[in-house]
Amino acid sequence: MILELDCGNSFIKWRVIHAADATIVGGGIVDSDQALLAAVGGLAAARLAGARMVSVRSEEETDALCEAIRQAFAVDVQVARPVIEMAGVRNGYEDHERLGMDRWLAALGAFHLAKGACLVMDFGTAAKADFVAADGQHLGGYICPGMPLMRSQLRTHTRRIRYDDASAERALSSLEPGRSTVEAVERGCVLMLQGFAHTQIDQARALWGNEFSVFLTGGDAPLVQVSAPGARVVPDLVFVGLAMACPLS
Ligand SMILES: Nc1ncnc2c1ncn2[C@@H]1O[C@H](COP(=O)(O)OP(=O)(O)OP(=O)(O)O)[C@@H](O)[C@H]1O
Ligand SMILES: CC(C)(CO)[C@@H](O)C(=O)NCCC(=O)O
Ligand SMILES: [K+]
Repeated sequence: MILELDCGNSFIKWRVIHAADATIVGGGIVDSDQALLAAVGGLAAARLAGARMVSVRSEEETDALCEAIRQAFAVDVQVARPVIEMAGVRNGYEDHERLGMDRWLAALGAFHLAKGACLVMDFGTAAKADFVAADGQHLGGYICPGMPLMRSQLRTHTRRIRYDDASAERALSSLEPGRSTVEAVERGCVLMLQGFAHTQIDQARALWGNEFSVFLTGGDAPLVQVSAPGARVVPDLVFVGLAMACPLS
């Protein structure tokens, strides 16, 4: 079995797959290295043959987590590294090492699935969009605050915006103009994300007409689905790219 890890800015997404056919044994989302070791240990510890990881954390944090996994489960961790070109996709950054690995792997995964021009949008801690042309050229993309960052900026920098997570969730039952603080903020931030998605799709249309695929991923992808009709929601898109970048057998 193979352990796959996507270390984001706020959460670690993990799953364990069978090496032979990539069927999923189990997985989850945790918010600390300790919670990850406990969760994986409960599932598959003794039977791991390998591990692969993508991380947007610092080199030190990434190394520490790899070492902890090595100690706990006696497996080497293959970490995805920046490259200029892979699987027919060419990195569009001036300095290819600066492109976030989560964005790069999502782009690889999307181009592999689309076999043509694609727009990839990832709604996590940050919201990201990346453009890959039909010939595999990555054109670059956009980064802006995602739902958690927009919300926390408002909470942090105002005196009178205060509410709890449960009321935040209730507030999103509709997107009508908010009639309480929590509704006004939560719905306002969702509309920002939807506006971001619309603008990216307009841009893709200007570049490619109707000849492109749209992919949505990240924890908050469901919030923008209505703004991207026809988009493929692929929650494990980064893992698709990770398997391409770090083949283990
Ligand atoms: N089961 C879940 N666990 C954690 N977050 C979730 C879940 N479902 C939806 N979310 C939402 O997803 C968002 C986090 O998305 P994601 O896990 O993709 O972030 P991340 O990988 O830490 O961020 P980034 O990819 O920008 O580094 C949060 O706003 C959170 O509320
Ligand atoms: C933008 C984030 C933080 C999103 O996770 C990540 O992709 C990252 O750290 N990127 C490096 C900066 C860049 O992609 O230009
Ligand atoms: K990330």
